[in-house]
Amino acid sequence: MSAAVLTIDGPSGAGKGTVSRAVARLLGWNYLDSGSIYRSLAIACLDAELDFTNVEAVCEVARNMVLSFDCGENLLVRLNGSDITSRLGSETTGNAASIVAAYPPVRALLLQKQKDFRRSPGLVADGRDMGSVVFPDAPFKVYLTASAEERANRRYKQLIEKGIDANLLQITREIEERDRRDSERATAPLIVPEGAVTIDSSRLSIQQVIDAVMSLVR
Ligand SMILES: Nc1ncnc2c1ncn2[C@@H]1O[C@H](COP(=O)(O)OP(=O)(O)OP(=O)(O)O)[C@@H](O)[C@H]1O
Ligand SMILES: Nc1ccn([C@@H]2O[C@H](COP(=O)(O)O)[C@@H](O)[C@H]2O)c(=O)n1
Repeated sequence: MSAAVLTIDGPSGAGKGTVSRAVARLLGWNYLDSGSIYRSLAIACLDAELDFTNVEAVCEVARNMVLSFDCGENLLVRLNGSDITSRLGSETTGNAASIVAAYPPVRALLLQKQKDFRRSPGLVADGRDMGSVVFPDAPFKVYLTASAEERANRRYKQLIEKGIDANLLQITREIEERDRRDSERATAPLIVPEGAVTIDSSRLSIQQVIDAVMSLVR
């Protein structure tokens, strides 16, 4: 029998990563941050100075990249042997990831890599199509969302706390643009997966969201 899966899908900044990591720790399950796979591909393409509109060139990079993930307490990602962890979180990387993620052959190439994370005793998988495409048979599915304004505020605060200069208006525009791209693409768009429970975290604390998700699984 395959291991249990809890999928947490939703738009950028909804709190998926924060909540997924905490819930995986509480349950003692594995954790898949699927966005970091698309982000790693984006970094590989940026480093190769690829033309992002050249789908075949992007696929070639996806086919050849060697990724190693340690999704433990602190995420550690190696791309072709180099530690790229510190580069994963930037807005440039996130926006580039959403461009390459829109290409159907790219998604097909990265599908099995994500399925391979399903291991005993269970998996918490965070992304955009975890409950709809990658693990449609997951027994537990959450769609975690929040208003674009609240998500932009969170991202702004996160960058300022890291000492990174940020512009709230620009972040809001980028979040809205990413929402549009992720929701309107033809393949594996961001949707509320069938059977998912929707949680709007706009007015909930991180702990309240964790409790709500834990009560679903328990
Ligand atoms: N309920 C909440 N209330 C306040 N802040 C929150 C809440 N949930 C998450 N945050 C904060 O919002 C920021 C973004 O959260 P997180 O990175 O988990 O979002 P995400 O959905 O995984 O985003 P992405 O898809 O872009 O990776 C973090 O600084 C996190 O601490
Ligand atoms: N299952 C997924 C996960 C991510 N993406 C794309 O990657 C971008 C970055 O994801 P983050 O969760 O790390 O912000 C995201 O905007 C999506 O375009 C995806 O398509 N499917």
